[in-house]
Amino acid sequence: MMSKFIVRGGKRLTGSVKVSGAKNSVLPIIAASLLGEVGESVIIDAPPLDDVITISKVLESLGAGITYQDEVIRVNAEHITTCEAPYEWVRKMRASFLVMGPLLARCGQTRISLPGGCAIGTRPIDQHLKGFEALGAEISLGQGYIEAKSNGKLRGAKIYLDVASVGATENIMMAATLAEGVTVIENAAKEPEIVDLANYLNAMGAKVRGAGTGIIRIEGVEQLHGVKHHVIPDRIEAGTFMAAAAITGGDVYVEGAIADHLGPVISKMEEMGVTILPDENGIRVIADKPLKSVDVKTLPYPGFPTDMQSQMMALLLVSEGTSVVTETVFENRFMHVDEFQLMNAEIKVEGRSAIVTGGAKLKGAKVTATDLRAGAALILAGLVSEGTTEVGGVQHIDRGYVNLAEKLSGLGADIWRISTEEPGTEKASKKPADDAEDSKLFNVQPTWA
Ligand SMILES: CC(=O)N[C@H]1[C@@H](OP(=O)(O)OP(=O)(O)OC[C@H]2O[C@@H](n3ccc(=O)[nH]c3=O)[C@H](O)[C@@H]2O)O[C@H](CO)[C@@H](O)[C@@H]1O
Ligand SMILES: C=C(OP(=O)(O)O)C(=O)O
Repeated sequence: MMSKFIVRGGKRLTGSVKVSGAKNSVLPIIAASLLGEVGESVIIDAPPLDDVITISKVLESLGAGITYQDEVIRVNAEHITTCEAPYEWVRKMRASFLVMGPLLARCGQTRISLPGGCAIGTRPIDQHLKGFEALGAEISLGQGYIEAKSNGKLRGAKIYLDVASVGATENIMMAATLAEGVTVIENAAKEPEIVDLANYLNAMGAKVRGAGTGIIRIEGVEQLHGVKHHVIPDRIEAGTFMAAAAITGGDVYVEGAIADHLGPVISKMEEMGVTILPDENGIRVIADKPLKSVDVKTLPYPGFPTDMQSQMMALLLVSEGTSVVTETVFENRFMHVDEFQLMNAEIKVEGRSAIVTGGAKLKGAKVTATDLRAGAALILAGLVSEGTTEVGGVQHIDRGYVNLAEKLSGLGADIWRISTEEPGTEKASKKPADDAEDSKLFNVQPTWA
């Protein structure tokens, strides 16, 4: 069954919205649970996302016990039956590749399908493999699979990452927890999700120091055990709601947003003239004057996040003046530009930069989410477009946003979701905000729950 989001522009957003647990934390944390040889792990604030289902299916296929209820995931990895991760699930999502480090550490060998995922760039895995090799694994590639074998335990090593890759840092960190001796990762990624993963591993009995800085030191231990852990709030989902408030001239409290994780997003919005009031439970965003254009350049953390680039571009479409948006993290992350243009936006792409002429009078159109954040950005643009916007490619949005239409309509947006048997044949087209009973239809609940 296909779905679409329908957005009618023109509503000012007000009220409070709660941020879910971070997709990019929960995925490596679920993968890391494979390292728990004793006891069960309880992962709290796990968002009910399609990506979470996918990685859970990978764990299930490896023989681990995994259940989901009320945003709590329980993983029992005491008995793993295979160390091969199948194509069927890994191809669906790049983050499935994060089981490679834990499996290699736990089993001494692993075979895993090459990862799939959003088409935002070529996304090589050379840095992951370089790390595993440095830890003593032999890597071979063939027929869409990668095999890694270690002769006995992995051995601690110094690894310099050529790019501060989030996934490579996580994969190597997980593999190193059970290695003999000390591993040092240099030029490590510093994202808050790396810190969350390190905290989880340490609670399991690992010895990881320095996460959140460019140098991470991991002293290998004999065994890890299951623990209880709360996932951090999703800074990108939070940033998306902040952008929704800003673009609609709204006043929204983003509950659970951690200002410390959103430094560059807050600074850029302030530069645009948005008032940002963080407190210990969230961030209030007030937009009471026209937005001013700003230049934005994506960078690894603590720079401006690439996962907020398209949402920021949506704001710049309607800001006063011209902006330059430069994408330095992924080489193909401007696919939303063509879709924005269908909505009457004025943007010119030159290499890694997009020049946005602000002040566009956006018009509703039929557009397609080409990746997860592009989808969110199109919805943001739809919120201020004249007429109705239909956003297809909803499967991308479901990977990373929990009940997006519901959360936005809770703030007063005119947005709902429809299911269609075939493109063009709408079936259920009531607005979720119309009554509480209907809203249940729009819950993205894992089918395996
Ligand atoms: C599940 C998850 O956490 N996904 C996030 C993670 O993805 P992911 O972990 O895949 O992103 P990376 O940090 O690895 O990628 C950053 C850059 O490094 C390059 N690279 C990466 C690995 C490698 O072995 N070789 C290499 O050249 C990539 O092609 C890319 O240009 O970080 C990205 C950058 O913040 C975010 O956009 C994603 O939302
Ligand atoms: C690119 C993203 O995710 P992934 O790495 O899982 O494709 C994202 O969250 O925007």
